[in-house]
Amino acid sequence: MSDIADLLLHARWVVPVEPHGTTLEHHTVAVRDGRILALLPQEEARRLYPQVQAVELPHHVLFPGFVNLHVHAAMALMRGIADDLPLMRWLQEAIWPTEGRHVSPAFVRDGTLLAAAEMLRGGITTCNDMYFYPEAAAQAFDEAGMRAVLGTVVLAFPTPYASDADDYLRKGLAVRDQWRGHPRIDFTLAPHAPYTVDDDTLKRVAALAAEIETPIHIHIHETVQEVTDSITQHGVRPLTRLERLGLLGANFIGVHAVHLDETEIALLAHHGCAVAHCPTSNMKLASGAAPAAALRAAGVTVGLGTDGAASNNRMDMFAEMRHASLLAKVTSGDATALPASEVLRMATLEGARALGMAERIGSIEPGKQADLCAVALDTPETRPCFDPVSHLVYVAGREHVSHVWVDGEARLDKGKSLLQTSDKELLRLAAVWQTKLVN
Ligand SMILES: CSC[C@H]1O[C@@H](n2cnc3c(O)ncnc32)[C@H](O)[C@@H]1O
Ligand SMILES: [Zn+2]
Repeated sequence: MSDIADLLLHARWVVPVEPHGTTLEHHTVAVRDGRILALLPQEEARRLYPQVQAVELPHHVLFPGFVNLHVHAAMALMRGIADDLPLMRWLQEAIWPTEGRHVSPAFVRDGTLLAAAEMLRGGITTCNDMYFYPEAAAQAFDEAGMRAVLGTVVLAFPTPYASDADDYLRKGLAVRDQWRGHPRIDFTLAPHAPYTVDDDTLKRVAALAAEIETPIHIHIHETVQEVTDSITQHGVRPLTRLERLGLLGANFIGVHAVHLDETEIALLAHHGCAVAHCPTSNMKLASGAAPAAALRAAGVTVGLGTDGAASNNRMDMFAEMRHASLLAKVTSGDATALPASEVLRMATLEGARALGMAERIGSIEPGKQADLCAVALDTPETRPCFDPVSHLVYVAGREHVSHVWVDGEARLDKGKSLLQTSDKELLRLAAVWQTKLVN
């Protein structure tokens, strides 16, 4: 990489996330060819690079873009369609029938465009998606200029997308082949959950993931019923079954992981697994509270996810950070549980680590992609500000996001969307699908 910057971001505060607990004042992030070239004091940057295009962020905190470790992006089109139900009633009575009637490549493309716009505006630069028709999702994320990791989904039952395990895997792997080498699109293997995928298929997923060196993205231990049903049907709890089938390893991302005993926390740590903690979805579906602080204490990588807009109903990492911290405090009775600096790390670098992408994204370090977010702290409700990290978690919301960059390219500038798809077009798409879904 040349040492001449092509973009300078001069910020009041920079929170690089690594080293942990650092907040720099009046620093500059220098960008070259979409990557972070240097993080240095502003005076020095202005002297070293006098002619370079610069963005002034005088009241802003600049930090790495969020990594949303679990989302079903296209479900943006089902936001609010089935509220106030527990997981299995929500899935069986509302969501799966609606998906069966409406999900198509067009649905996924349009829903993912809507979701990508929402996520980027809220400072999310990478997401780990799990949904049908990943080829349509890949097109939408590419069009939006967002970094995305797409699941090769597998279910034991047929859907309009695929007929059986072979079909799901064949279709997902073909899409992966088509997008191989794309700088912003990556793939996981995504068996939906232990209760929707049989043993033979799970074994195949484990072998395939090892062969093609891909993360495994799966919902686990979300509800008490999931655990008790597994004991009835398989004689063991889901995680024991997954361990026996060879799924647990450093490439394993277990989503939710709400109902875990101490042995299971140790098991996840032993295998180097990661967890996608989705506090808002878990609260809304009354699934419970995942032991996020205990998992972290045991050495498990814990990132944060929004889940889909039909169970949250936002894709908002500010809300996830705040809920993660507050939920950890209320469930432990310990106000020191999951402080602001830790949840910010979970929302950025830990998510990147779970995806095996910590060498590329998740912190502001030279050589990493310039995926960045700036939050303006110059409004009455954000003043005074003694600690910008505390403000990111306990005060600010996505309405305070002013700038977002992916690979050093602006996607949001002073609050204005620079996306290829206009807001007018996004609103039109949402209206078209709203009409279809109610008929
Ligand atoms: C195979 S595509 C993903 C599949 O998962 C469903 N889903 C959405 N949120 C959840 C959740 O919290 N737990 C389990 N399953 C969920 C989604 O509707 C798709 O059918
Ligand atoms: Zn989910």
